Amino acid sequence: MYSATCEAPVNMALVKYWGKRNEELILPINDSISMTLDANEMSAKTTVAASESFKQNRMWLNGEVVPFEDNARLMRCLEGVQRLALANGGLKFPLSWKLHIASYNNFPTAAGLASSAAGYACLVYTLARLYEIPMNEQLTTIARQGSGSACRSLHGGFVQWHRGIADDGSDSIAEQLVTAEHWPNMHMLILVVNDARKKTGSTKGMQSAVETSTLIQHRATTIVPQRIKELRTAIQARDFKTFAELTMRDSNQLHAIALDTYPPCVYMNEVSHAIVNFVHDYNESVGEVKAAYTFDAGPNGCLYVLAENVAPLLAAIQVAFPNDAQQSVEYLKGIPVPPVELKKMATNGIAEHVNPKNLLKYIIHTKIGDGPRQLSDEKSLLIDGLPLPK
Ligand SMILES: Nc1ncnc2c1ncn2[C@@H]1O[C@H](COP(=O)(O)OP(=O)(O)OP(=O)(O)O)[C@@H](O)[C@H]1O
Ligand SMILES: C[C@@](O)(CCOP(=O)(O)OP(=O)(O)O)CC(=O)O
Repeated sequence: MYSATCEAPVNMALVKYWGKRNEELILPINDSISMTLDANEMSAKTTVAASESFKQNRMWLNGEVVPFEDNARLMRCLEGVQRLALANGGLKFPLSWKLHIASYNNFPTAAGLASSAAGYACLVYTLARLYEIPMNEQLTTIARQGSGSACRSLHGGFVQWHRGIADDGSDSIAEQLVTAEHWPNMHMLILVVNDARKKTGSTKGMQSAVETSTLIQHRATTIVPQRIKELRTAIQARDFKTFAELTMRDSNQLHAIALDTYPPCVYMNEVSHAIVNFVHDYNESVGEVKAAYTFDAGPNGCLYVLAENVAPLLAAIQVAFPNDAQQSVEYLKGIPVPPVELKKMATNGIAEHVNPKNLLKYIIHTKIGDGPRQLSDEKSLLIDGLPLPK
């Protein structure tokens, strides 16, 4: 038996991917830019094993059996990597050997927290390790066919997914703009409003948008190209103010397009809007842009903030969004400061509006991170080809 185990990070888009020009190959109508998040806080971990004795391809996600052969996206990723392996030559074992795959996300799946991005990036990366294919841009075109945003999770730091113009998608690749070391103090607070499965997934939501929104083509052809240029410059210059404004505007535009879809797709809720108001009030009261929000296809707010501003921002959040659990480690995941210290921090006059209690489920603190990596065999999720007991 041969096997490989890897972990891959989540990424959070700053200029959003929303809309496809080819559903099957997952080719987008516009470029997007994301930041890869630290895999220590949120990641997918996958083991792929190949053996002559396996009767069929099998997969387990978070311990549950998931369909394999009739999952078109999964099969495309597998076939894509196997084609590359064949072209590379020197196979250790025949491609006809069946695979057992176990994957586990250490954060909620299908909740608008980009589990599909980490999941498919991890799958493709692990398959590549198993078949001994070095990291290359073609792998990003394969991960893209699992879930569009997954191609960006194959790199660390800030990443641009180029829409490409070729009909076969060969130039629709993800490119690393800068490594995580370029802006290491870029952190994020994720305000989780709801981590249940969402009503309209991204795939369906963006498909309806392309079919019915009268604004989406203007965004793709006119707004995004300019925004991408400006954001690249802001990232290069570590210009947080410009970075923040572009990010917030792009999130707002994604949700404007979701509302312009007919019938409308509503991803943000009242709590999300309370988060938006909080961030604008906060930036105004400190007299500087210190936080930027972005929302994917769900109600959870992701706030970009520099490391030195995390504690004061969090202290203000604790005041504006009071919570019965706000002293607990379950509520504050990965927070660098003890909650009592936050309590002591002066927040007088900052974002004075106090929301009703318990609007947030929990808060995750994370930061910019690197791309996928291979783990040692002891970290395998399979024993004798079967998942570890829960
Ligand atoms: N670790 C994984 N390995 C393989 N596939 C995964 C993994 N995690 C999630 N997926 C796939 O992604 C699907 C969830 O994708 P979906 O787009 O609905 O949610 P999300 O990625 O959490 O949210 P969003 O993309 O809007 O941020 C799962 O049902 C599963 O098919
Ligand atoms: C709102 C987004 O997170 C949309 C992500 O969409 P997916 O990559 O999940 O969609 P599919 O390609 O259909 O699988 C914005 C983004 O990540 O750029």
